[in-house]
Amino acid sequence: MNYFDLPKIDLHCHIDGSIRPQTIIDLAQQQNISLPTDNPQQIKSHLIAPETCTNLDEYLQRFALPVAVMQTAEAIERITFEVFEDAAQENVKYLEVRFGPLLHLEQGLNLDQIIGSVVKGMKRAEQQYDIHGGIILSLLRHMPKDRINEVIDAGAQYLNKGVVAFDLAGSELAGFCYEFIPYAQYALEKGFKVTIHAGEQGVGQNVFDAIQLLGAERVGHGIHITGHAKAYQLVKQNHVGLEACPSSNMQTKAVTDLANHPLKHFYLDHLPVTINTDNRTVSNTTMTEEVTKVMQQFELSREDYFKIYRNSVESAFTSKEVKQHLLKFDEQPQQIAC
Ligand SMILES: O=c1[nH]cnc2c1ncn2[C@H]1C[C@H](O)[C@@H](CO)O1
Ligand SMILES: [Zn+2]
Repeated sequence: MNYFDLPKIDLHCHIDGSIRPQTIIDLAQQQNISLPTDNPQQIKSHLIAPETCTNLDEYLQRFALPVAVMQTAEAIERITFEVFEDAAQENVKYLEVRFGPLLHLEQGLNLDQIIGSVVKGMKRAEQQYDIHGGIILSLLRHMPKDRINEVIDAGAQYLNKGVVAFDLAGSELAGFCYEFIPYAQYALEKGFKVTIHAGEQGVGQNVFDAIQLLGAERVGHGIHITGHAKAYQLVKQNHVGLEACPSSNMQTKAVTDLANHPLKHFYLDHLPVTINTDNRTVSNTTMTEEVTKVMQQFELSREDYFKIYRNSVESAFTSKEVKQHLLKFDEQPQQIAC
């Protein structure tokens, strides 16, 4: 099977975690930021979460360097464009990127400039390549909450112009959803869709809460609904899109190995599971690699692949027109159900 040629959809991809190593070097030079090395290969190994990574918190340490060079409008626009370019060049037809606007305020940019730069980078790539996209604003759970509504207000100006959804990311503690109810509510009122990183580090109840308390239509990872019957049932009943990110899940030890990833079980039980990268650089991966790994490990056929592709189309935070366009790449076209 030619995995590279398959049309692909990535619904879970962090911009900062997908930066090209050479771009870090270029931007660090331009911005007088000192790097541990100027060798792209060494920078790359510095960015990739190591085999010895034991959990999500260690994985998250890899983001300091990318975030350090993402403090100017030009840098943010360039990096966004390049993430879309890299994806388009491996036949990703639709890409939803996410990033934390509050991480890019260090050199004086305001939230409008930050979000606007991501929109600009994505639009430039959409004009140049056969790819469509959407932008998800991630709020980091460990950061102060006093500016979350400002992020939502700034992002709301870009709804229908690129921005599509609200997300919570970062370290995952049991019961985190309660503190974020008013913010998710505010985002929903403004017209944002909601996806939440939950059930990545052992807590199935967080998935239940993300859906019930925060209005999540999709969940980032969601691995730990296995072993939590109530969360599993709610995902199934509400048809909540599960954004599986196999390589990342192995690095953060959310699963011990690919064979133990619940993705195949979810698929066989008709949960709307999707395949995604999470972080192209930090997880040292591409959509082609994620799809290859999953299809080989679980012995999935082309037909299986396109069922998962259709899950991604259905779960995508995009217009009916774009969904119809994406279904044109489907080898077993079906009536659009969204
Ligand atoms: O898989 C993840 N889980 C939780 N948080 C994550 C993951 N990947 C990246 N992040 C965080 C670190 C980034 O700096 C932030 C915004 O992209 O989101
Ligand atoms: Zn993520």
